[in-house]
Amino acid sequence: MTPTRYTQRHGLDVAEELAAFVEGQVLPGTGVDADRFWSGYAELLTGFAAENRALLDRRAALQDRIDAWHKARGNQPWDVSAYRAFLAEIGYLVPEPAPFAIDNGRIDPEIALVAGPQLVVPVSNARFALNAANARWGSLYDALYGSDVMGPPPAGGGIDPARRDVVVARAAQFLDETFPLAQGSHAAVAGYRADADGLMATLDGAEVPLRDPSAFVGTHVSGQDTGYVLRHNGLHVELVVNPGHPIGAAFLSGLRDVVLEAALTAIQDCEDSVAAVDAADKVGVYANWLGLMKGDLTDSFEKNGKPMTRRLAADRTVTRPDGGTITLPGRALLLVRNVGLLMTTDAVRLNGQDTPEGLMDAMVTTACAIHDLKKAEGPRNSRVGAIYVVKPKMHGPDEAGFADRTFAKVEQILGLPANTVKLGLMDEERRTSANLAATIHALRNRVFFINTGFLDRTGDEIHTSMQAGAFAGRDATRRSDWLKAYEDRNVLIGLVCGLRGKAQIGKGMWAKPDALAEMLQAKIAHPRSGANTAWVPSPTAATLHALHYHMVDVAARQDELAGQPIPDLDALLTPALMGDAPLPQDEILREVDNSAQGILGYVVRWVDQGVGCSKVPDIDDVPMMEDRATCRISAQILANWLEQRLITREQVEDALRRMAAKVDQQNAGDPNYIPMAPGFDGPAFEAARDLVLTGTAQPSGYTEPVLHARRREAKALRRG
Ligand SMILES: CC(=O)SCCNC(=O)CCNC(=O)[C@H](O)C(C)(C)COP(=O)(O)OP(=O)(O)OC[C@H]1O[C@@H](n2cnc3c(N)ncnc32)[C@H](O)[C@@H]1OP(=O)(O)O
Ligand SMILES: O=CC(=O)O
Ligand SMILES: [Mg+2]
Repeated sequence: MTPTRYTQRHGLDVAEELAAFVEGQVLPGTGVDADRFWSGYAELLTGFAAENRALLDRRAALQDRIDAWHKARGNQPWDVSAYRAFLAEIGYLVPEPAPFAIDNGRIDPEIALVAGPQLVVPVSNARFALNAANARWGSLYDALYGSDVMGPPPAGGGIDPARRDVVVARAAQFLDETFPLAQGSHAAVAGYRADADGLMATLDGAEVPLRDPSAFVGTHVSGQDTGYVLRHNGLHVELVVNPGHPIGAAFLSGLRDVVLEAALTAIQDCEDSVAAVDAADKVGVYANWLGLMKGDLTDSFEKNGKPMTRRLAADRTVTRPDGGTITLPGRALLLVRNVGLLMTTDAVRLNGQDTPEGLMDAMVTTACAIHDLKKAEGPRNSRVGAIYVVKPKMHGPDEAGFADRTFAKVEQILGLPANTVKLGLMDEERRTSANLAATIHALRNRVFFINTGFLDRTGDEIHTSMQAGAFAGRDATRRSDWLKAYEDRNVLIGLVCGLRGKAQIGKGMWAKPDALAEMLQAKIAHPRSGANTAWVPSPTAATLHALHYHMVDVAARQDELAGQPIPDLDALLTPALMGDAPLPQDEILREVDNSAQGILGYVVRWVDQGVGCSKVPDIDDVPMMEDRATCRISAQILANWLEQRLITREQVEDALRRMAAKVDQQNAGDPNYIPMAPGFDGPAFEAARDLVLTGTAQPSGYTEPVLHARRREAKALRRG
């Protein structure tokens, strides 16, 4: 790692590459000059850095009290009333606010009004980040053909006609369910045509309209394609007709694709899916976000042996039956996830000290987004002039209030109207879930979503109750009553706080990126639960998950749920301990191996290659999305079992070594891969060890301190 070289700005030591990036690329065109930016940044740090530190100290102090309480109770039976009283006494639980409704100003319809998938992507990867932005529209034919939904995915090569036919039949079934014809099936259509009276399908020599003709929006012509655009539950679907296309030519209708409006929103992630540990990494992350906000980001790479350049998709012009035109966005509405409160950065130093990374993200990502607000031509990200920042890992209302004031200050520094920055509240730490209404209240003028990040939330569940006993295993912990209470409370509290029609109530990630048939079965539960968005790991998953929002009318579902009693805190606060039914030893050891493999498979790419999100096979060889939150769970469950003497340190060390050898084999085809065996002494292996063996002592069980330190070490070694 190249040592950071600094330049002075208004009392700050700023890494040279960051200063050059901000002054050379971010600020020109924003109306904010460098003096204003850096003097404001210095004021922000002077005013907020100490409070940031104090909030972290408060987390630690509460955790100490909770640990001590559990230890003092020893083997007494679980007493939730006593526990609640104790949590209230120490200020972990705060009083409920008086009834209120959020008042978050102007919000884009993709968030406030239309229910649909939310894609998440590491913004550090320009190729993926552009793909995510363009995943607003996704080919249903491709998603069905290329995934496991219609049976094992194809090996590659040309089109298999038998598979093509089942894909086309499945898409026709979707059309029949969503846009039925007045009679007959889309599968039997011999041609589509639109005129002033709407869309007509030819069936058995006669012309048949849609059962609901108002679903037809208009026609979108592109090259040789004629697209008939329909709308249902606020989501658009395009029937793409082109009889000259190899697929279109195979069917009388000439239908060559059914394209769905898919990722309505996409989170460009600076947090748990990226590995950014120094000024150079952070500039890389910010540069991609800046390119997305300016609209000029491109990436050139080779795909299937051919060079290609990816750029942001254009909007779609649709001609209505009356001859008028409308524009449909070509890109997902982009949100940016900043980092949380925990980490400091040496990219900006004050009085010789590193400063909160979250404050740097707040300043820089907001400044980048001014380009979108000021855009005079070309598609804009937010059509209402908002900036959407997702704020992760906040613990309760005080931290949310801190975030609210931070962004108020950032707005003032950057000359933005108050509450231009809208905040997405990740409900992913236990103190937030337990005080959700109060936390939303603290953000009531800018909250645009409350999302259950159940992965971090599971990690925090284990860490908070580390001393209560042994948890019932990684998966069992996620199937427990606390989790149901958490998910249900999030929706119902969101509705009570007036999020309907103004903000998203969101659900978490589908973490098996290749198991999309299973996702299609399972993830309909999210819209059914009243959530108007839920996370998906890829554009293909977004296209398939979009089907669920045609099957469920979320607004109607929210109406049904409004007024239902909110599950009380008892279930939420009761940890899922093994208690009197310990797992058999062989299952314990299998889960130790599984967690060790997940940690190592993830960490080795993070530390040695700077890859923040990976597909890692689990012990059954099912590829899993691993990011810092899933890593937190695996590390915390092992730390908890060690702490509770369910397993020994020797067993952990043994599992780590055996699994490291296995992970080495799994990565044998990667020319950049550095094996962990047989030495087991490189920074990646050491990181995995640290995460488990020091897991109890890590703040809230977070993985960042260990990962950052070991990645910096790996970078330094490489330099040597
Ligand atoms: C708990 C949490 O915080 S969850 C939020 C954080 N997690 C995420 O953001 C997960 C995002 N997803 C990903 O990073 C990836 O999908 C992974 C790491 C899970 C799998 O990556 P890979 O193994 O490279 O995927 P795979 O080989 O199946 O697919 C790659 C293709 O899909 C695209 N793709 C995959 N995921 C995404 C995505 N999230 N956004 C956009 N495009 C994507 C790639 O661009 C690539 O297509 P291309 O060749 O046309 O560029
Ligand atoms: O950020 C999402 C989570 O599940 O954690
Ligand atoms: Mg998270």
